[in-house]
Amino acid sequence: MPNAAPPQYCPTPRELDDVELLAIGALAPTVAFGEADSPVTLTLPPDVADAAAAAGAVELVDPEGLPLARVGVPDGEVTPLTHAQYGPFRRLYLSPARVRERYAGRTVVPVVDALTDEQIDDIGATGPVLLLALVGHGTPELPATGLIRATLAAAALMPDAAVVAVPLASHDDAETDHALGLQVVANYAGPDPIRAVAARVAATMVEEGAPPPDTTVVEEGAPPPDTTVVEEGALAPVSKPTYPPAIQAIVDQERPDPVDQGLVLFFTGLSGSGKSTLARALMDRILEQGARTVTSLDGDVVRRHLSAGLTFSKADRETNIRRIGWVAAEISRHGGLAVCSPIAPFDETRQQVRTMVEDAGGAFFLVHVATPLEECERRDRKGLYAKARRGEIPEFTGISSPYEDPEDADVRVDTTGRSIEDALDDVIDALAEAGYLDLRDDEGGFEAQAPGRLRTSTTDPVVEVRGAPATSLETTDPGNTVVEEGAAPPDATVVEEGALAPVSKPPHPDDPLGVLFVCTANICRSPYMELAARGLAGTDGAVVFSGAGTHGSAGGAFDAEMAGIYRQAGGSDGHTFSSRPLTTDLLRDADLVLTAESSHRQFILDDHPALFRKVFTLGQFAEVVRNGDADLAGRELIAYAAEHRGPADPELDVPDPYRRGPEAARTCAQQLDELLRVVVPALTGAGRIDG
Ligand SMILES: Nc1ncnc2c1ncn2[C@@H]1O[C@H](COP(=O)(O)OS(=O)(=O)O)[C@@H](OP(=O)(O)O)[C@H]1O
Ligand SMILES: Nc1ncnc2c1ncn2[C@@H]1O[C@H](COP(=O)(O)OP(=O)(O)O)[C@@H](O)[C@H]1O
Repeated sequence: MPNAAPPQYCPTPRELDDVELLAIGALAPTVAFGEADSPVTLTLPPDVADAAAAAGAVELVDPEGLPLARVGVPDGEVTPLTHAQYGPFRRLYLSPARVRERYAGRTVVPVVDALTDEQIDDIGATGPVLLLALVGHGTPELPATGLIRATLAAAALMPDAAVVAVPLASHDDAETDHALGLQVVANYAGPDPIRAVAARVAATMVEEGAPPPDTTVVEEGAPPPDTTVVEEGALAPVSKPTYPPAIQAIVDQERPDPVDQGLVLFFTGLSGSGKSTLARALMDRILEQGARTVTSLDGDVVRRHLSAGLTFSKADRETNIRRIGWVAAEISRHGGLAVCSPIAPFDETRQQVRTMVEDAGGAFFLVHVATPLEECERRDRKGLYAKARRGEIPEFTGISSPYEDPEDADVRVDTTGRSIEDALDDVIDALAEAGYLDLRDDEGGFEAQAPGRLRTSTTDPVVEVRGAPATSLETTDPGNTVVEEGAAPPDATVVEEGALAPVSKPPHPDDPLGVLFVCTANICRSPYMELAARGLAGTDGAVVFSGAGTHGSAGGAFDAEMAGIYRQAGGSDGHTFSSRPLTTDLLRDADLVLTAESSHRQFILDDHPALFRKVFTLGQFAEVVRNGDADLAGRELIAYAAEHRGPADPELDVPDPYRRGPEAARTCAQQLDELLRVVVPALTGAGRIDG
């Protein structure tokens, strides 16, 4: 004897539609889920099925948790609890009984697509009609609401037409849908005539699983005496439908050209395969073109925000990817463009994201960055593969956790031995061929610039790249990746400060220049840089030096080894030094951020890509100064460096001496001294030829 409370379960959208159809008697004689040979089924996950079997029922709820119906287990009988009350055009969703009461005597016309001029004329001439919009989840081109709006607009153009909506969703099989369509329409029509619309729509109906043309209705039983029999072929298939202006406007609005459709560009591949690099480069191109907004959902960045706290277990990876998919789908729902670049190792989860996006009306474009494991491991830019091989990172993709190659990728790119631009071209070509985005003739495309030859911005042509409005999770901005990878930015490209930079402050030319040195813990390298720079700048108050650590904690002392070297060289400060973590405020307030390693720079840019023009590695900035124009100083120099920097090559990094002994500390201090002797006088202006 069941006694437990029935479990609650939110079924699939198709099952939710079916439960409504069963509850209102639209599928009669089918009245329950799981009747013999019926496609109307309900699949419960095993744990829910067990609990439902114990309770003798399951309570179906809508996505917001509103209980809609109780379904007996195992008999599948449906007892309505509440009727769905919300949703656009709810008032038009009537039961067959209510329709019989209200609209008896009308010719029933199933509608599964926007009606054309010809169809409207034809149906309108029939006399009083009931347009039965079999909406389900819409057609591939029109969402459910669009189909209802188009049907209402058509009704308004007929002498006497009423509209009723029916939540008949496709069961993914044309024959099944055909049979269900007949069943539903017959229930609504009762003894009244049924009239199918033209062949063009009939063809769509078969594709979409809605009921077939009238010929099949005749098969279903003798039509009542007043049935209008439409001669098959009386309305020839319409190759180019024309719509009345009111419907055309709806169709245009609801069926955006692929170029205006919401789009999710999803890069998948192993760590180090080049997902982030290609994604960033692509976003740069999109922003330069300026036609669209773009939101980045990069794997690493998402894991610091949206998915903070998740592990790399299979379950957590799936959760991570579904979260990315959910956000991306919402972005695409509103016509936006999301660029995602997680590993996403599991095919099933990628498919789920595809479905989420497509259900939201967006297009899903899968890029498989198919760089082989050997190459990713050779690059090992984060040192993670080495750690994984040593067993220090469990469940590492490609080493101790699987990566399932996609079979549904829209384009596959192996970046081995190729330049980023070259690899990117494959993606750009595929996107253009698919009709979503044409970035091929982008005038803002990068031109390779001869390395080492620097020019001043005053003599160069200026291209303003304001960028399309970009949204966060991560906003991005042109230039960033290109520079990292060594390709030069376009000649004297000027990006408007602040247009895309959520944490930039407006320039105050009279303020002292704030230079922030960044390393990991703010106890070895950045304090040394800060103090040594102060020593080099002397009494020049025009530049203020400070420091912070990407993983710094507050209150740490200056490392003894580094402090010893600093004092040996005559340094007298640092006794009261106290470490601090890097914050958004510190970044915002700094005019220039100089990091010890490229990984620190990347850490900052991952969260604040728009700051790319003021965040450099110390070595990278020193290179610009060495190769640049000795006349420039201060903010001018920083602006110049933003336009003319080379890659943040790890070769230029100053490695961490922490706990590596006195020799490592000496080497580190020496390296920092050399770089600071180039950078500090240039910033203060002491290095000017005339100064
Ligand atoms: N165990 C393990 N396996 C794989 N990757 C690991 C792991 N631990 C940390 N990392 C770092 O996390 C980045 C991948 O995160 P993702 O969110 O993209 O992974 S997943 O899609 O959820 O599988 C990945 O970054 P990318 O190199 O950008 O891919 C790694 O830097
Ligand atoms: N053709 C190429 N396309 C993309 N990345 C490349 C290419 N050639 C070399 N690389 C390098 O490979 C690394 C890829 O790293 P990243 O883009 O962070 O990968 P992922 O996001 O997949 O972990 C970068 O250091 C990049 O410079």
